[in-house]
Formats: sequence, structure tokens, C-alpha cells
Amino acid sequence: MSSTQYDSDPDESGRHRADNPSAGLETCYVGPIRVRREPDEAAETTDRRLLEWVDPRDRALRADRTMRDSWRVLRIQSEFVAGFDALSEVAEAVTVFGSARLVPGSDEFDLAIRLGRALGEAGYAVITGGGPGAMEAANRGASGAGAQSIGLNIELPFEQHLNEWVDVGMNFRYFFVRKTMFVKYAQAFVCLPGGFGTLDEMFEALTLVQTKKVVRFPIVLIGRDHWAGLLEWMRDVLLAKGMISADDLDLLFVVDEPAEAVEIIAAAAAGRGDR
Ligand SMILES: C/C(=C\CNc1ncnc2c1ncn2[C@@H]1O[C@H](COP(=O)(O)O)[C@@H](O)[C@H]1O)CO
Repeated sequence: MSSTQYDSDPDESGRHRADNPSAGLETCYVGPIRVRREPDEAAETTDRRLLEWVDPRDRALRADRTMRDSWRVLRIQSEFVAGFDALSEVAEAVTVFGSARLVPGSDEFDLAIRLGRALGEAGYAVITGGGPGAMEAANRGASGAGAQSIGLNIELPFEQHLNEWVDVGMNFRYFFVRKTMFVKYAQAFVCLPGGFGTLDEMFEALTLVQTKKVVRFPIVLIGRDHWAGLLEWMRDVLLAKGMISADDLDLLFVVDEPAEAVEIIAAAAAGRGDR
């Protein structure tokens, strides 16, 4: 659809925008703001623009990028400020990661609900990515336990919304700002079964603990079956080649049940003198 299309023109599906305000458009978030946009515009997330390569030999483009990147720093700064403000009253919290694609009714979705509930009952606020699947389930469990249920959503190139179990929610433009909040306000991470996003979050946490950027911060993987292959590869390849040390493998706890995760997190808190 061209940008000159009028309300009375049909879109490609034959529908009229006058009848259907979102015909041919995609609903997305630009930071905290919900907008309807052409699909190609919607795919242009803030993160994508930040990371876009510009040919430095093109002087005009280079000058434009320099100016826009400088302004972008202020937007990044404002996102940090908004995040710090939103989360400043969070007491003890655990960040839960896991697949956005878990389906309600599945065993792993139920596991995520039970995890959120167990953490909530143990007195922890639960922080998730605020989206569907494992995030929704963990928020639901926490909310059911009467615990604070926090969702830190991210602008994505397709329709995206906070799940309905989030009490305190924020929509971030920048992945790296959101990731800071996941770490800064939590005392532990729990990773449910998940794909690339979960692995990225798990490895980031692991690197922060390995390099002692965060200390005495347990990372618990739930679902032995899901994680076994990865752990075997870490041992057989990474450790065997000397790319990690044996101690590094001890940074990960692997369990099957939410109660075991809570026990590990509580023991770490006691070790820190927090509880
Ligand atoms: C793909 C789908 C929805 C995407 N929505 C997301 N909303 C919020 N956070 C997300 C989303 N997708 C991934 N994440 C983050 O990564 C982790 C899950 O990634 P995985 O690849 O699914 O393992 C999760 O912890 C989030 O922080 C549904 O169609």
C-alpha cells in the first residue's frame, strides 16, 4: 500500500480502511507508544536503526548518522531513567527467562506457572520479558501468589504487547537497556526451556557471573531434559578445549522442580546475608 492511499481506497485484501482502521497496517510499539504502521515501517525498530551500517564514504549519510546518533544517546539515557524510576521500589526479585512460544496447556507452560507461583510464595517479585509463553506463565504464577509481577517488554518488528498478568510493565526500545534492568533488579535468574532469546539471556548472565560483574548470583536452569545437551557440549567441547574452566560449569544449577530453584536462590541469599 502506498503512503498516498486514502481511507476510501481498498487495501490489498480488498478491505476499506474506513471500515477497518488497521487494514493493511501493523500494530507495534515505538518505545512506550502504540502505533499502527505500514508493515515495512513497523519492521524498522529503534534497535535496528541504531545498529544500521552506514557507508562512511558517503559524507552526507555520515554527517546525518553522526547527528542522529548523538541525539539517540539522549533517548537511550531517558530509557535508563524511566526504567530505574519504574523499578526503584522492587525489593527482592528473580528474573525468569524462557520461550516466548510455550503454549498454554503444555507441560512446560504449567512448569512456568508453578515456577512463578513458587517464587512469589517465597516472597520474590518475578521479572520477565513481559511477552507470551513462558513469560506470561511465570507472570501468571507470580500474580496468583500475590507477588509483584513485572514485565519488561521490548519493541519488536511485529505486534507486541504486555501479557495480562503484568502489574508493573515497561516497553523498551533498546535491548541492552532492558537487559540492564533484568540484572540490576534481580537476585537470581531462572531459565525455563527456551530458544535463541533464552540462550542469549542465559549466556549474558553467565558471562556477568563468570567475570564477577555480578556476584553470588545463582543461575538456575529448569528442565534437565531441555538443558542436558547444551551442558554436555560445554563439558565435552568448551571444557575439553580449555575455553572454560571446571569452576565455570559450577555457575549453573540444573533442576527439574520450581521448589529446587527456590531452595538454591534462598541459600544464595542466606550466603549473602540477605535473608
Ligand atoms: C516470538 C513471539 C513473541 C515475541 N515476543 C517477545 N516478547 C518479549 N520478550 C521476548 C519475546 N520474544 C523473545 N523474548 C525474550 O527472549 C526470551 C525468549 O526467547 P526465545 O527465543 O523464545 O527463547 C524471553 O525470556 C524474552 O526476554 C511469539 O510468537
